[in-house]
Amino acid sequence: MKVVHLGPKATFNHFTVVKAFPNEEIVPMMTIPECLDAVMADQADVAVVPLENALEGSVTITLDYLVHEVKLPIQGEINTPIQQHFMVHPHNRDNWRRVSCVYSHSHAIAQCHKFLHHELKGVPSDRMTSTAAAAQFVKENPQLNIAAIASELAAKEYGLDIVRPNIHDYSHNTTRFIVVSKKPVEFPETDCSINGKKTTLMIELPENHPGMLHTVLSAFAWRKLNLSKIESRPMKTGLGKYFFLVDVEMELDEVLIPGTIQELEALGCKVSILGSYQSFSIKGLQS
Ligand SMILES: O=C(O)C(=O)C[C@]1(C(=O)O)C=C[C@@H](O)C=C1
Repeated sequence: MKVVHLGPKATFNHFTVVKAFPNEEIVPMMTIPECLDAVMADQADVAVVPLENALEGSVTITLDYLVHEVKLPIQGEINTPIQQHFMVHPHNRDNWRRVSCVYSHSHAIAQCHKFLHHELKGVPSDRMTSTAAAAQFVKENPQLNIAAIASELAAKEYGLDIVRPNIHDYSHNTTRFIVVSKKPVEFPETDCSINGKKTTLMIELPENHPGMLHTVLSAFAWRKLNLSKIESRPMKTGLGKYFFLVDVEMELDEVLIPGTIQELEALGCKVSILGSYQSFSIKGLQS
């Protein structure tokens, strides 16, 4: 099985794939859309991409690309603990407080806002395609006094020195990665722990119905269906037009979820199932 992920080597995404699919062919891609396109075009069997971070929220490119560009079902999710470190080229180790720019993935920069604000006030940060791409860039430019925010694995892989470990704003930093594939995916026995099952629904509301969101939520509430997430995203068809993504904490069954969908459709909503899947968590930390 060929599994693609946001690369290069030593992203959090790469670490997640190695933990979840240790015996498969693992191939890095430059961007999240490239990962999803590869599965769509049958150049890969599975893509594992980030969907949501506990500190910074949704990875909107993943969400939007799945809804608007490719129709690929979610076959699983993996929650990975995230520890962000501040690293420089060994040449610049003693000079790190005078770096001219900090590079990382936009989500990683946002997860370390307090550190950047308090300790490197006025130093610009610039986004890269991933944390590991930032680490690689710092390694390739020892003549520049610049830094990367990335994982311990990335520091090892690209020969950088961690000068400030654990700079993420809150300790419970976790990213939720989704596993998408045209076919059901078998998860091998690994050291990932098994959480519950989930079903993700996309709901478009009919226009101009006062109280419609309340009515939609009550279809879940009276069936006692637990929701772990609700998020609105623009339809991209005009200002004020949104769809809702809802995570239900149970597997797609034959009664409760189909009954909810029927009720919502009778109210004029459009509902699609983005996936019904097992959730896993990676137990070990990175080193
Ligand atoms: O850049 C990486 O290392 C990634 O795996 C991507 C990503 C993300 O898209 O949110 C994943 C986990 C971290 O939250 C930071 C970045």
